[in-house]
Amino acid sequence: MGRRAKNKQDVPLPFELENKIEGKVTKKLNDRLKHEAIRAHKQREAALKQNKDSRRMQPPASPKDNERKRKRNTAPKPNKKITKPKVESEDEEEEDTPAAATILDEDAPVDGWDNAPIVSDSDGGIDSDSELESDEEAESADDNNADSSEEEFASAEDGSAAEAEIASVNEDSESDVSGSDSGSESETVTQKPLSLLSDESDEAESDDGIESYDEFDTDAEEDDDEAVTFRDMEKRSRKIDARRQMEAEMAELELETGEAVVEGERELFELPSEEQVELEKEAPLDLSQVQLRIQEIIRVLGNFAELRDETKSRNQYMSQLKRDMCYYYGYNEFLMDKLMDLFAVGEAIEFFEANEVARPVTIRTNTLKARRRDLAQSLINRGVNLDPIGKWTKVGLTIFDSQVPIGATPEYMAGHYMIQAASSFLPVVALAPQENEKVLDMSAAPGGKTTYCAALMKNTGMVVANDANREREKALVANVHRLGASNVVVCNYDGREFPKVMGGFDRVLLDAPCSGTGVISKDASVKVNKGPEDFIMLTRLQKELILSAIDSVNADSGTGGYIVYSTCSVTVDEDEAVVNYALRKRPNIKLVDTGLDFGRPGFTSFRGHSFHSSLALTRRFYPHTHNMDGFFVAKFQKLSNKVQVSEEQVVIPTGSGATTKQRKKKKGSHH
Ligand SMILES: C[S@@+](CC[C@H](N)C(=O)[O-])C[C@H]1O[C@@H](n2cnc3c(N)ncnc32)[C@H](O)[C@@H]1O
Repeated sequence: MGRRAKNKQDVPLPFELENKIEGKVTKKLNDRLKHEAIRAHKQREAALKQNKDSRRMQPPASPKDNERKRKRNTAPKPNKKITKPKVESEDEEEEDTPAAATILDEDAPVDGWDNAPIVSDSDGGIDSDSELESDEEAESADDNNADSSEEEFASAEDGSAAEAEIASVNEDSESDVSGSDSGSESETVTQKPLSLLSDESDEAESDDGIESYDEFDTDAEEDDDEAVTFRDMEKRSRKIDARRQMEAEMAELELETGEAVVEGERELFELPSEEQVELEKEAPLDLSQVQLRIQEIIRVLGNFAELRDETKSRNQYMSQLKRDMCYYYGYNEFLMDKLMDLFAVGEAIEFFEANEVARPVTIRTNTLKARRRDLAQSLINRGVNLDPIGKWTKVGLTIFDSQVPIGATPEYMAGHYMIQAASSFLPVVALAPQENEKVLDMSAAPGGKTTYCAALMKNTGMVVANDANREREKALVANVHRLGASNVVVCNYDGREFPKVMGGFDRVLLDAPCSGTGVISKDASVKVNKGPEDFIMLTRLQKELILSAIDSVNADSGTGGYIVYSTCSVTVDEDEAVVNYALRKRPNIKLVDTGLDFGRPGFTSFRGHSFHSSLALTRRFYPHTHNMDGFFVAKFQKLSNKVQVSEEQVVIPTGSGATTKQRKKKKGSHH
């Protein structure tokens, strides 16, 4: 029974290919630009020809008419000289030197780093080719456990819990943006933009009969690694035809335009006037026009010196680009600004495009009850098409398609797996809880990470699974039962009350409530729901929670003393800025390696602000580079249970389980 992916694009990317593929995506965009240029050129030629014939019969246009036409003519005019866009950083011209380094102030406004240069980070790639067979060795360590826990599973199952769980299947994935209960998830974003990069629909014939012109580069190269089959032979041949046709068109265009034309009468792309921008607010353009304008602006930004309109600044191009991107992808301006700041322009498009595409469905084998190999075989027998997620996880499977609902198979009911986003494995892998430890999952519902911890700990020790939201805890309890996680204690406190409630943990996971900018493909309402107030409120909560998490850990733990902070958001305010704040407030901690050998290093500087250099140890994950939800992971080690409190320089113990009252007493006795 085959278990290969039908569509390789859906497989989480092998990490060694990250850089390569990033380049390819940019190339795809370039190809599309070229293609659009060809098409536009042909249309212009045809229009010119038609004009020549009709002009004789028409009265000349008045200057007023011309002006009106100029204003309405918002569709971009591609430059006849086709150049490969090389996107430069946004503020390159205006701000060559980065602003002076400053440590982020906790009280500074969350978006108070405007006008600073964009800092792009480098990529960290690893290999990730995967085969089901390859995990056998690694899994053998779990074999005894899986075998022995089989007995347990019959008794652990709670019918009603399983039923409740089926209803909450979707909650299992890392789609929570409501941690703060601020997201109005009912709002939906109706606008569905066309793709600026290639997508499935591009496989279909385009207007001018060129099929998949922006697809073949990537696919052909990837396909070359695989044996040619009858099934894909036809596809390959269509791609070769399309490539030839495009090359012919390119040659034709070069012949037609020639050097003289390029230099002599280059057509400039014109930004819309202020008046026109106002007009467009009343009567928006259609998406295809906006799409073309985005492409044109990117092209100009990529070769600014040559292609710019000299009366316009880079900022003016950027402003129009952001306006168009907001409209095209359906984001509010605040969020668009925040997200665009993370990337160079070309990559920002890749990020926004990736948010329009659903991530692959992934499941985590519950090693308390099953082995991945056996689970895979059972699901394959039910008509599920699956593959291992990648080499970095021995328990994950990607589901490509299934003849049965994946949240209602007998294996699911029996708790052999959790439907869980691949990104949601990462903080637990980083936390690496050990057998017999005392672990706190500070914001745990619906329990994907709690139950993974329990599995890694082989149901020994104790996992305290806390969440402030009682409703969400129903799903947490159901999952704990279904998966047979018998070492889990569920509680319902505001995480900020720890360590008053309980302290002295060996490890603490804070999978913080966040804005959800990493999971926009699952919850598009984030695009319009999140504004400045949400960020102020969320980052304050995150900062308070992270201090509580740190104070709840026992630095003297024989095996642990670690804290993992994670979010499913990619904004620096919620990630590096929170971690940097914790480092400042708690000098008794340091960042350590996450143990995740892929993902991009966190920012050590961002738009003119500097963070502690160890922020490079944190990891960022993006939908467009890792084909998983956007995610952030940081791991701290607590070095001492003593912390110096502000100017008073009073040393108090934290983390050893002492309550606030006890601590106050100890404070008096100067321990
Ligand atoms: C990202 S979700 C957690 C997902 C969970 N770790 C999992 O893997 O299934 C964030 C959680 O934080 C909870 N939360 C929000 N504010 C909280 C607070 N002050 N204390 C504790 N939990 C809180 C929310 O109810 C939400 O369940």
